[in-house]
Amino acid sequence: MKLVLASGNAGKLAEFRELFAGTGFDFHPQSEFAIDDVEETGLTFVENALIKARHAARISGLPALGDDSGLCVDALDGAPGLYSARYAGSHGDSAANIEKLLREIHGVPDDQRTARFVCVLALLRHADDPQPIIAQGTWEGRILDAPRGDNGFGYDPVFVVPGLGLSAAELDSAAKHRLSHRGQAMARLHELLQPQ
Ligand SMILES: O=P(O)(O)OP(=O)(O)OP(=O)(O)OC[C@H]1O[C@@H](n2cnc3c(O)ncnc32)[C@H](O)[C@@H]1O
Ligand SMILES: [Mg+2]
Repeated sequence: MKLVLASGNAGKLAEFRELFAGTGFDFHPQSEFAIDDVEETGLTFVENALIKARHAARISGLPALGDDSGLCVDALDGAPGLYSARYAGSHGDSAANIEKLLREIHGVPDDQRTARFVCVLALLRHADDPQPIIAQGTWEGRILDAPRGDNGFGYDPVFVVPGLGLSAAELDSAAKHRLSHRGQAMARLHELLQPQ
């Protein structure tokens, strides 16, 4: 199946390149079709994943996969959550997002720094597909008080994986895929795509 990946995030695209390897999907980033970022007007990860996939499917005429994801921090009532990419104002995987998160959570004791990454994938066979396939994954962890590690992207350097004692940015990509919200959502998507 030829598929457009409806994302402009280089970190996500690098992960999907590995996650799709050997699956038989012929996957193409939206930039190959000159598809621009669409406004994320939804109030849930599901809505935004669908908005992205629909936009890419409409322009390309191909099936499209949208990924809407984010980091939900309990001590901040779930923030940055849906607004993870725009937390510090402008859009993107900026150091400013991490700085704002560390400022907001400053002084919160270790046992109250629980958080989870959320990933929702939405696959549309065409832009007007009324039966999207939706797969979700979550990854539980805690927020560090300073960034650690150089791998991954986004909030990975401040997300520590309990049990391992490593930040998500200290994991190699294979280890991240085994544990991560995106790795789990992809595994679920594969299950849902198996013939019943
Ligand atoms: O919408 P697209 O084009 O896919 O790209 P985006 O970066 O805007 O993506 P989102 O709207 O889904 O926002 C996701 C935010 O959550 C962060 N995020 C998502 N998955 C992550 C991961 O695996 N590790 C670290 N941060 C992640 C990411 O850095 C963004 O700030
Ligand atoms: Mg986005």
